[in-house]
Amino acid sequence: MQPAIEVHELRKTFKVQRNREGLAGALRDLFRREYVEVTAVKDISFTIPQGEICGYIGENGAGKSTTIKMLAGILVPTSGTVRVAGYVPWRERERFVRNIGVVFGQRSQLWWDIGVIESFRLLRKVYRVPMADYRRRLDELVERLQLGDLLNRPVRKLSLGQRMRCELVASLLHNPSILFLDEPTIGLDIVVKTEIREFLIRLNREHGTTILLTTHDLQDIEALCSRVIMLDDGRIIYDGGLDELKTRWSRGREIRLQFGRAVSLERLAQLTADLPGASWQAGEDMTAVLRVPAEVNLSDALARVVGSGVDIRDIKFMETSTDEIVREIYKSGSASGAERLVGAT
Ligand SMILES: Nc1ncnc2c1ncn2[C@@H]1O[C@H](COP(=O)(O)OP(=O)(O)OP(=O)(O)O)[C@@H](O)[C@H]1O
Repeated sequence: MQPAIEVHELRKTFKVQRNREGLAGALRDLFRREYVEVTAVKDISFTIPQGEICGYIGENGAGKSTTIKMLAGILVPTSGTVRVAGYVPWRERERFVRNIGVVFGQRSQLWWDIGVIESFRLLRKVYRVPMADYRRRLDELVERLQLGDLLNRPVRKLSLGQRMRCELVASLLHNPSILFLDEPTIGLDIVVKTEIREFLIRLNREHGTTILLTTHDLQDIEALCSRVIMLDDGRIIYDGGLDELKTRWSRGREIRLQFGRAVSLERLAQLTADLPGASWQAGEDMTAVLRVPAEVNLSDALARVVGSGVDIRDIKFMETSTDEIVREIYKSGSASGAERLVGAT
């Protein structure tokens, strides 16, 4: 089976006009423009098999949208090769677009002033979807995303959540095998986010749709993606499973203990003195947090405390969230982190 997406040494450099300072600078700009080059994507390579949901994440300006635009055929790369559904996206445009769906959270593919259903009818013609297929597909999508009474409203009268659900329908009317989503849940409330995530999971399961999605919402990743590609300054700094990312980067696990009687930090530290990297921090109301590195067995650590006779009232295990892990990775510096992370798959 050919992969859904194959990217090899992909690079995109933009030429940006440099604005000189002050009035004199502006005048000089009028006569002789100066340009600087910005390389948004720096020779990245990855392969996504059919049917995978992959999260494409990174900080603002990391190069995510630029990559998606090249994969969708909207931008032509400076160098490197791309194959999506077996096509070179920017070359075989007309045939290619019938295989992909694209949703840019911040931009609409629907016509603003006409009823949603009119946009869908136009898109059917653009993608040359046979009428019977269109009807079947539309019915399924309208039911799944509960769009029934929105179809005749103009897009400008829809809430953001309603519009996003319509955008998804629009991108899927022609039954594409690959879906690109750029910030699909941005600005939505938690109820709509959950609905959209559930819809995407079902779409992937039932139709085998490959999904590549960029997001700043790590709960999207947790809910949807088995794989994460992380970008920093145009380079891939991690490509692998979400679980692996968590274990590798987790600063360890934490156990919060509440005691029935006061106990000194020194005493607690003595109990775990033989565990490398274990540390204690005092909390409020006779609580303390024990932090152990990932390589230390949690039950070993706990056994030392429980077996010591200190009066424990409550024990709570705390897991480091994906948000924290990603923040840690960025903080630790991409250059040094990169060597440790690349090649995780
Ligand atoms: N058309 C363009 N012309 C010039 N520079 C551009 C253009 N598009 C993007 N860039 C630059 O390329 C870099 C990467 O931008 P890109 O939009 O791909 O990042 P991103 O990861 O999608 O960020 P965000 O999360 O903010 O959307 C940025 O420095 C941006 O300013």
